[in-house]
Amino acid sequence: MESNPDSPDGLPLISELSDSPPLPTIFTDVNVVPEHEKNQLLQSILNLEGEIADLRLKHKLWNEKRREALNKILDIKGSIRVFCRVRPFLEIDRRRIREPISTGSEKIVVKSGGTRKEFEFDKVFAQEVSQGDVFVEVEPILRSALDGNNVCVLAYGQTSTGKTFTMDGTNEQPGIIPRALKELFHQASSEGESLTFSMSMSEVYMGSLKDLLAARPTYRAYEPVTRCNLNIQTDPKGSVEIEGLTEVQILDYAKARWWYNRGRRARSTSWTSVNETSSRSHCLTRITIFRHGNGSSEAKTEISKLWMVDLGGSERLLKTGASGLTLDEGRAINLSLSALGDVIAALRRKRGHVPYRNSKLTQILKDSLGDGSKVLMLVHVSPCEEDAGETICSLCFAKRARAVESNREQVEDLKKQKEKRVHELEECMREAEEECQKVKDQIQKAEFLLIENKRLHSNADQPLEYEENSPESPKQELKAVTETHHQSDQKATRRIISRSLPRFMTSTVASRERQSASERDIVGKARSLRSTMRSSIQFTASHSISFSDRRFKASLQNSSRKKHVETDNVVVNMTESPKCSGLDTKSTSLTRSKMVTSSDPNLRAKLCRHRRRMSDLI
Ligand SMILES: Nc1ncnc2c1ncn2[C@@H]1O[C@H](COP(=O)(O)OP(=O)(O)OP(=O)(O)O)[C@@H](O)[C@H]1O
Repeated sequence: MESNPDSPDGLPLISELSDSPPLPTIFTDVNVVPEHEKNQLLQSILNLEGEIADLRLKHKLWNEKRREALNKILDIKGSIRVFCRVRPFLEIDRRRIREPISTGSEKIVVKSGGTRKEFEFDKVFAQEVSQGDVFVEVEPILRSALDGNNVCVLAYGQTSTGKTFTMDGTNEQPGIIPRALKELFHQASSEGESLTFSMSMSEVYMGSLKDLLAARPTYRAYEPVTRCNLNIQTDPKGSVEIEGLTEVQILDYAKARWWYNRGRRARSTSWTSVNETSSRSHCLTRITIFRHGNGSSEAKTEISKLWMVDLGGSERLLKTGASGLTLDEGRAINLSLSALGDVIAALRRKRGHVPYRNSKLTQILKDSLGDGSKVLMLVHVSPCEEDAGETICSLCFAKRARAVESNREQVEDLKKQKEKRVHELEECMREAEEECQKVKDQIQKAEFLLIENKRLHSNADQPLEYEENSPESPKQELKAVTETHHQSDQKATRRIISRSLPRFMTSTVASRERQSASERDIVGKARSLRSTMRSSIQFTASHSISFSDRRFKASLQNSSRKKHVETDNVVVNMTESPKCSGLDTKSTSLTRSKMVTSSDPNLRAKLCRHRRRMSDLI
């Protein structure tokens, strides 16, 4: 087909085309997403799903690598680790010029009555160390709980040495438990849906077990919780359960804090000569961690337990002058602490028999102290000279829990080797963590794209909603218009414009109908405006698109033949120009242009489609 020199774009004019054989008619509607695009969307959804599955697998592998490295580190460092924290002086304490306690990073020395005793621990926190610094050292063991190990964090020490302060803290200086809860939810949010938690709180008081989260009887709401002496059961796999213990699902940090505060308030405390609110029991907070395998229904859920235990204060009963109930409470605490010491020592020495049954406390913690579990004991001591005897007792207890090595030289050598290996593993773990993070980011991006594509795909399938004053569905409208077209202008030939123009720029049948009416009107007006040649009429979005149709240009040119009309610059303002009253400003096309700014979600879907088409141009 030869190009026409009279035509500004070199395309043949409609009048010239009338003799050529009819070309297939293609009707396009801006509101209908064609089948090939839907298929493309479906394909990209499938691709993204595959990509996400691959990335999840990659994440799992890196995570396993990190997990392995952390486990090895904890094994090298010892599955039972002991930290020591020295409480700062309180206002009520009598300070001496020469303090009996001096500390290094892993060493604590107690001088008292001419004797000097030195103890080594995995970490020693001096008086000025903050709650945050303590938590940093506790964090790896929490990670291990999230990785599926049973973990036990125990605060041990003489009365009033800061066990409750370390575990619980204050509003300004939160302790390990609130920080751990926060950290768990932080980890859960970055891991997606795979981690959920539940919580229980109990108290071993005078040899019996109390539920601290039990519902209060409504008729005596002021009374303390009465559910006592719960049974401890061990299943064939060795997992320990407490019959009837209240277990609450904790969905977020705020809920977890609420339940924790409630449990704390139910705890048994009383005034002693050394502590106004002395804990007269062992308070056990258990977080059960459910790790659901990668969202797939077949993958089994791993369950691990994180115990955070504020032990009752060990005390020399004679020194505190306890009597009556306080004396009994003290005795009960001391008995169970001694049983705990025996269990830990037996585990440490890998003895065949571990005396778990000697106390309620050790029975409950049985599956979280033994094989595969990680134990962290935080031994608390007072800085005061008058407490030096008690301090030495506590440190001896902790030393018993820690490995006892005989040959000092061997110990030094071993220590160096261990440190080197730990350093290597830490590097390995860091790399795995970084890779995990990278993959996690990629998963997030892919998931975002997937959601977006799914949304577009489902929108493409949705039937469109039409304006109330639009009497017909798009199909009916299309049919009616097609029929009238065929009747009125059977010989009219259309050019295949869908290939030469971006699809969103092609006009709909309905709009072509309206357009030809407008064209007739405008052509008439154009004749009268020939002298001015250039109209300053502006179009709303959808109309300016329609008017770029070459058919319209051609017809304009046809009407003004020899005169040179700059059709490219024809801009028609429907709303402003009264001369364009021939254009129906209430038409569907105009309301469609309003969709662009609509806040109606149904309309937004249409707008979104429109936008996507715009992006096809880029
Ligand atoms: N690291 C610390 N920094 C500031 N204050 C502390 C610290 N440790 C303990 N205290 C303060 O010492 C007092 C006793 O602490 P806490 O009640 O925690 O001791 P405890 O070992 O739990 O005692 P008990 O066994 O009798 O329950 C509290 O007033 C607490 O605020």
